[in-house]
Amino acid sequence: MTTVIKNGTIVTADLTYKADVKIDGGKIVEIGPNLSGDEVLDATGCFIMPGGIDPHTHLEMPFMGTYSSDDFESGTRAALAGGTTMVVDFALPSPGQSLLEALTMWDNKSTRANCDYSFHMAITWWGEQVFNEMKTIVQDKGINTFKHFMAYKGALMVNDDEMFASFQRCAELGALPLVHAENGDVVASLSAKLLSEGNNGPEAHAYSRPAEVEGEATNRAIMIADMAGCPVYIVHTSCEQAHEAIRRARQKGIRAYGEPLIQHLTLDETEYFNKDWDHAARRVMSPPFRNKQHQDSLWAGLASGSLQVVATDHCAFTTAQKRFGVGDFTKIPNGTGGLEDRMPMLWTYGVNTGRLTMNEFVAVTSTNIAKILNIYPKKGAILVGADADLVVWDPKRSKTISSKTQQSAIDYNVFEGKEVTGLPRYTLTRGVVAVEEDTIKTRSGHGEFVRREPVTAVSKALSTWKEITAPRKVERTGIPASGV
Ligand SMILES: NC(=O)NCCC(=O)O
Ligand SMILES: [Zn+2]
Ligand SMILES: [Zn+2]
Repeated sequence: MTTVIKNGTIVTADLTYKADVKIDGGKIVEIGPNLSGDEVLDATGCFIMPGGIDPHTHLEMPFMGTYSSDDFESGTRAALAGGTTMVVDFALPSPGQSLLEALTMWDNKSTRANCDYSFHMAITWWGEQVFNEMKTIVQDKGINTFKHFMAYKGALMVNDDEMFASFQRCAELGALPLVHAENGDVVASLSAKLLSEGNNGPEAHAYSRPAEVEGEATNRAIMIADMAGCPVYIVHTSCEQAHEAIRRARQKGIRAYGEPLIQHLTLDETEYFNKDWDHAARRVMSPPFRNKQHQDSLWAGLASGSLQVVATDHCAFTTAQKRFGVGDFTKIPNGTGGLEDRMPMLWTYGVNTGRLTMNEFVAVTSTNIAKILNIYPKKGAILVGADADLVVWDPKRSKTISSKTQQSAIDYNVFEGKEVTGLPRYTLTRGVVAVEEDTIKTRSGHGEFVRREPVTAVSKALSTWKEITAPRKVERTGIPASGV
């Protein structure tokens, strides 16, 4: 059966034009005027865009003594409801655990996914086994990204020597390291001091993670990657200090990428000063929300290209779970939701305000990350042969965000009450209509794992340059006798 999307305007990362899109077998098979098919979807007044890709989610993640509450079913349903057609989650081995064993656990969780997905593998410890398994992960399992946490001391955190060793391995394998960049030692020390002074509420979470903590770690991660000869991707870039480190590195020709979250772009630190403990705790995440100056910096980075991707870090905990931290902010599970809201919020606060063009919107929600992860143009493109992961975007549809109508399993929404204008009329996952306005027709199990091959153009260029500029022994004749 063929499907044709008619009467719309195609918007990609670099083009805007009127054409119909024909789909067969889950792929785009034709783009042009006056196409016909068995099923017709009307896109009058709408933009046809590549479906969003969210490269940063934590679905059913074991963390801080509990599990994040959205699993692959509710999480990907939320994604599709908001126009996102692919998520990339993190397989997290416990310290000492085999990477392959962790991957099997995540494979089992993802069987109920409603849209396509992939995994990043986390490096939470270091040893010969990890070194060896990284090759299998890349070459056999189709995963070309490894995540490193510089924070969460005593749990997920890795030290500089471990990071350098892992980054060098990434360079050999054509893989991309991802980094959660916060100085975990300083955070641990500031947290202990705040608690000892009786500062135990959710606002102390923000005090314990000032922008300098992130800026220092971002710069360190980039320098370590440069020495290892690999590109680096900094997740949840939240402040000017971290953005500045990325910007400066890029100006020097270093391949560093930055990923602001929709939460950091649109919500600020005043949330933590709310008198309602639950309100503040629900917004506890790392890095914390910042002030308006930091937000302006992030928006400017997206427009100018020094930051490339907008993600969510969707890691949703219920109010009851957040209350584990009453009396001790370090026990509040870190994380917020956003999968359903990323695209409408970014359109509303980005495109509708003139901070982003429509093409920049597509670039930062889909195409740039597809290229970085080496899945373009299968994903992130409207081209013949690409997967028909598409969103028919109605720029006039509005709603007020509310936890009462959301797909996420949790009992609140950090964007509660925000008015958004710009919503999907249809979301298609590999050609199947999963969302038609307010009607959700998702199919659990429809989602497929997306393999990502190693050696992206960037990795190859960097390893070539590293080899050319590698230290070489100077061969000498007539070496004088030892002076002893
Ligand atoms: N970001 C956050 O607070 N929670 C999820 C885990 C992480 O990405 O650090
Ligand atoms: Zn993180
Ligand atoms: Zn995360």
